[in-house]
Amino acid sequence: MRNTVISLYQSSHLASLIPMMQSYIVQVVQVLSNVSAEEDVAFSDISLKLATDIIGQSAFGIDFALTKEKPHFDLNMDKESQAFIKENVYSATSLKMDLSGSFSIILGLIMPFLQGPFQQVLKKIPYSGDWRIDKTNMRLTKRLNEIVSKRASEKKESKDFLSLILNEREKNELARNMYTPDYISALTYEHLLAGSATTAFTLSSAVYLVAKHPGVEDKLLEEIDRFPKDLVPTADDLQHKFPYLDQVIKEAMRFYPVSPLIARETSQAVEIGGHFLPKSTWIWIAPGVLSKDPNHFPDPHEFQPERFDPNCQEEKIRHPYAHIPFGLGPRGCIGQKFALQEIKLTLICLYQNFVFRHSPKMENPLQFQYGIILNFKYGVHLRVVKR
Ligand code: HEM
Repeated sequence: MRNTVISLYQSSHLASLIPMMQSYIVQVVQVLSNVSAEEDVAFSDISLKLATDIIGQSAFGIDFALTKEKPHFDLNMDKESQAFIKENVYSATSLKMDLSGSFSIILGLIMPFLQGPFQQVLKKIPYSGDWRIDKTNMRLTKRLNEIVSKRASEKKESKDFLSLILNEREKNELARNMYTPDYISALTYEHLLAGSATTAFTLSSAVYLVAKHPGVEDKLLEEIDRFPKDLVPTADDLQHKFPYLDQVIKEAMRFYPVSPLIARETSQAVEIGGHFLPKSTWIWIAPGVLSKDPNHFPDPHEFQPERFDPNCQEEKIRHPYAHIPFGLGPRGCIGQKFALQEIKLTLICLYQNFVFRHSPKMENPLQFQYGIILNFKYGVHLRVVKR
């Protein structure tokens, strides 16, 4: 699969996606412009709508049109969009890593070999955690399958994830055998989740953290204001003209890493740190533990973007694998550059127009739900101050 779609995530293609990304970001700015300074905005919901619209357009050639809505889930919001977003969020967050997960997931932590058989039984018991997860996943898969079937019948020539996969399937026997309808369905589902909830979480946590640190906000605004407001940054501008923004994003991802665990399986017996691991051992890497290690990040619980300044001694001597929010190696995140382009464009456009303050209703400290992807327990609620 990686080989089929890798060209989508290379710099030359990503640069061509800037106008599309910017068009959705401008819609968010318009929505936020209509919010009064005393009103709370569910910023984490808006980020998720934005990220879903962008992945919908770039991966599936579909306009979900979620960013056109008002910032809250309310009665005016079209029911289809509301259900779609809720299913998307539920799917991303229902795979829990702690004892609040479904019974089969908890069992999998203790006795992995029993997880599969038990899951098959539990998902048939109405209202059990496994039943709810299964039902939601089936509904979301059904919606995505409808999109896939429609696109397959249209035979549209466009450069997006789905077209590349469907075209590859047309081309040769081998790909036809590999890209079965079930496999395409699973890939589409994975792509939607991987590309929306992660980016949305990172955007929200960056804005939340900047609002909490006025010194960082001042420095960031100074950098962003040096760039003409009437121009859309090019890929080159994004790479070279916003070094402090880079540092803010890296530090936000260190502070709240969205992927709590990265999985690997040993392809042969190996010894790591004095531990002998036989072939086929599962290894779980925890980026969040690495990113709070004071040996790599002094004062790890302080939000200090400057620690990623290339001229800073801490950055110069840090182990290259101490900060791995996108994983690493040949199975590292395929969408890393895509996500960073989207996050940078969004933050630039937002801070050109607004600053944000925490809603008085927000809990302190921030509470999380620990799933396969980290999520906010109650969301990020902000007040929007026009600049
Ligand atoms: C801030 C945003 C994101 C973060 C933090 C993130 C993080 C990750 C991590 C940690 C992995 C596992 C890597 C490993 O095992 O070494 C991963 C895999 C993956 N990500 Fe992302 N991701 C983000 C955005 C995206 C986006 C926007 C897309 C799609 C456009 C995407 C698509 C994928 C896919 C398809 C994989 C599986 C790759 C494979 O197994 O070969 N991700 N991501």
